[in-house]
Amino acid sequence: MITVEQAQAHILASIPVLQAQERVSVWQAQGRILAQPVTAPLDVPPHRNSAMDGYALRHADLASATALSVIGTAFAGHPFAGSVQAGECVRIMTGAVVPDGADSVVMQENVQREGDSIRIASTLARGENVRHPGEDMRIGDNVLDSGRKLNAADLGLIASLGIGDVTVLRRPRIAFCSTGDELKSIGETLQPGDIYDSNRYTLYGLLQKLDVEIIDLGIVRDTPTAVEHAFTQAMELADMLITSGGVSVGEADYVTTTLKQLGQVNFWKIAMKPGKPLTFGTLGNGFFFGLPGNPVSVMATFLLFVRPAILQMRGESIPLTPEYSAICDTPLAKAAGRKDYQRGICERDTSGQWRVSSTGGQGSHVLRSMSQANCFIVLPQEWGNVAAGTMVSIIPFDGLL
Ligand SMILES: Nc1nc2c(c(=O)[nH]1)N[C@H]1C(S)=C(S)[C@@H](COP(=O)(O)OP(=O)(O)OC[C@H]3O[C@@H](n4cnc5c(N)ncnc54)[C@H](O)[C@@H]3O)O[C@H]1N2
Ligand code: MOO
Repeated sequence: MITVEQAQAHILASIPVLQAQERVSVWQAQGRILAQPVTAPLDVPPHRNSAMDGYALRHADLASATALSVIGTAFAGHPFAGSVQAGECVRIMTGAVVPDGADSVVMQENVQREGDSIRIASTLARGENVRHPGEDMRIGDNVLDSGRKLNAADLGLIASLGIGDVTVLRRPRIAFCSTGDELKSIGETLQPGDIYDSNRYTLYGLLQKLDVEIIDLGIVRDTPTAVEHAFTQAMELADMLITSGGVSVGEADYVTTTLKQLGQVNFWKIAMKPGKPLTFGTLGNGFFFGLPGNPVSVMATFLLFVRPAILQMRGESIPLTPEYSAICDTPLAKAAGRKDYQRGICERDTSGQWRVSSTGGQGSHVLRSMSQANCFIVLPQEWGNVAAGTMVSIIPFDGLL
């Protein structure tokens, strides 16, 4: 058995960033990775404009003139056509073009208006409240580099340049299925020995968080032919296949044997609990993860190995989730030999210190423990039982599930 760290290092060393590119509308670009840089085709703002509602004037006039006559109005989108001469000003709104001749804007709160003239009741610096072309971005600027993960601010930035679509990396295509003769779909009646398939729903939710193309291959029966068929479909359609179940040593566990025939097994079995029989390999031009069937094992192995692999594939730079130190408030049962990912409930106390307690029973079939938990409690391979008060590591689930 290899360690969790060895498995993670092996996976990240094996998985390349997908190079395929596509054009998408800015509306669809949130969270996508830029494949071509964005260069400014124009200045933003494109024109000199006012930062305030007020009056555009010539600063030199303030030394001599006691009153300035208002000769017109400039609205945003409706510039004033003329120019401002000595002793004149223009009523101006925020965002409107500052008219020729004017060099400063006084805000209206600092002005006394009497008919068609104004008196200025405060001091004003030359150039005050005037925003210049290109203050935000200059024509020709390299505004966003390729490799950048686009966020909401970036979408607005791109739109402000008048650019409607961008070149991004194609999203990974991820196929997934559940394997097992005991599995029934929702709506079917359970016969003795049957259970409802839950892993596909869990995996679907986890994949949705990663912004990938999801290909559901359904429930696959425990026969070599059915498993082979699913693998062949995945090779045609997807960059990665994720299965759950059938990777242990049982007589109906065909997943690893099929992978050996159609692809390659890179490793099988990790010294972790839950998730020991995780299988990783290659399949055609893509990758394969065989997750153990137990519902908690599915989630643990997905979060620790599949998620980082997909993040790396889609071009993200920090695929692994951070761990934090926490005081463990409950005793934990543990056997030495495997690294444990127990389910915990964590919070920060008033001093900012993380504290964590166990959700209780830790069987890898108890999916409710994952639903109740908000973190994994990470216990090193060599540790035995943990006394209350021990410092442990935690991985909060924020944003992961
Ligand atoms: N003799 C040994 N037996 C087992 C070992 C071992 O080392 N030696 N390892 C155990 C561990 S650890 C795990 S984890 C499981 C994993 O086994 P499989 O990956 O082959 O999974 P299955 O046997 O197919 O299923 C395990 C368990 O999970 C339930 N299951 C499966 N699929 C689903 C699904 N889609 N939705 C809900 N529940 C599912 C299944 O009914 C089983 O109860 O092997 C141990 N055995
Ligand atoms: O490793 Mo298994 O996942 O304990 O249940």
